[in-house]
Amino acid sequence: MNAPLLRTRGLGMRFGGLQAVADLDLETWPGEILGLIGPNGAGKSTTFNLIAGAMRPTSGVIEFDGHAMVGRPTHDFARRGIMRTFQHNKPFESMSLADNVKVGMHTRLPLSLWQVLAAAPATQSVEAKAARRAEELLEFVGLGEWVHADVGTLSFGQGRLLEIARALAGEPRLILFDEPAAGLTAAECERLAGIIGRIAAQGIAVLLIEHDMRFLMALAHRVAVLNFGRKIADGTPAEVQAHADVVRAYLGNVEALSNA
Ligand SMILES: Nc1ncnc2c1ncn2[C@@H]1O[C@H](COP(=O)(O)OP(=O)(O)OP(=O)(O)O)[C@@H](O)[C@H]1O
Repeated sequence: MNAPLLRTRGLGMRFGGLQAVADLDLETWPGEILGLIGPNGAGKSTTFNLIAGAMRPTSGVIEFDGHAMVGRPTHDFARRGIMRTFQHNKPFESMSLADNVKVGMHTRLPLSLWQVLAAAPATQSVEAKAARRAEELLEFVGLGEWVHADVGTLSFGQGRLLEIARALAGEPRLILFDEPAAGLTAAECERLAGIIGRIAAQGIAVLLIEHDMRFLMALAHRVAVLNFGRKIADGTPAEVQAHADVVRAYLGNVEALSNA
């Protein structure tokens, strides 16, 4: 098999006396959907923060496309193609959908400040391209009809789709979804699953935290399970659901695992 796109080795994060993530080895490949599950407080969000470069680990290694990432500034993680979506989307309310998506391109636009200020010809062609790309991405997530609408007019579920279009605007190679199905209707969840599947089919690696087990188990190619910061299982959805340590970790909340 080819080298993984993302590889962590011995990744650890300590908050004072609390070891939130411990000795974590994770790998993801292009086009793969890797689910990350675990009981509350298991360390999933902290793992995302480390991989997105929002927090610096207290131990271990993160390699992305062969580059050592620990210690680099957060924007370097985005520039190399690690993007994330958040549980609570924060769009720019008074801007159109297209402009919101264009903001997501800022890590990629090859413009210097003076070009923008001088409205040089180069700026206009880059602008036109950015506008076309924003439309494409909005169509991809099913918001093609609302390209010029104000974000304030969107429903909650549509806001979630806009957040995905914005993340895609940064041309991710790895995209981190933090509970993308939370608060969505069944129909919206189905649409979202289709979108995430198509993102992976383009060769983008997907890392997915999701409490909705049915959603996650149907979508993930592989699932890693955390408990008290440590990985206790890593395998296909069927393998992890049958894993004795996983069942034990979810004791008291067995229905959360068995509703998959
Ligand atoms: N900034 C922080 N400072 C101190 N402790 C933290 C911090 N962030 C997380 N923790 C602690 O680290 C542990 C792991 O938290 P984390 O949010 O990563 O878990 P999680 O698996 O995402 O949980 P949930 O499913 O409830 O969102 C928890 O005990 C949490 O209280």
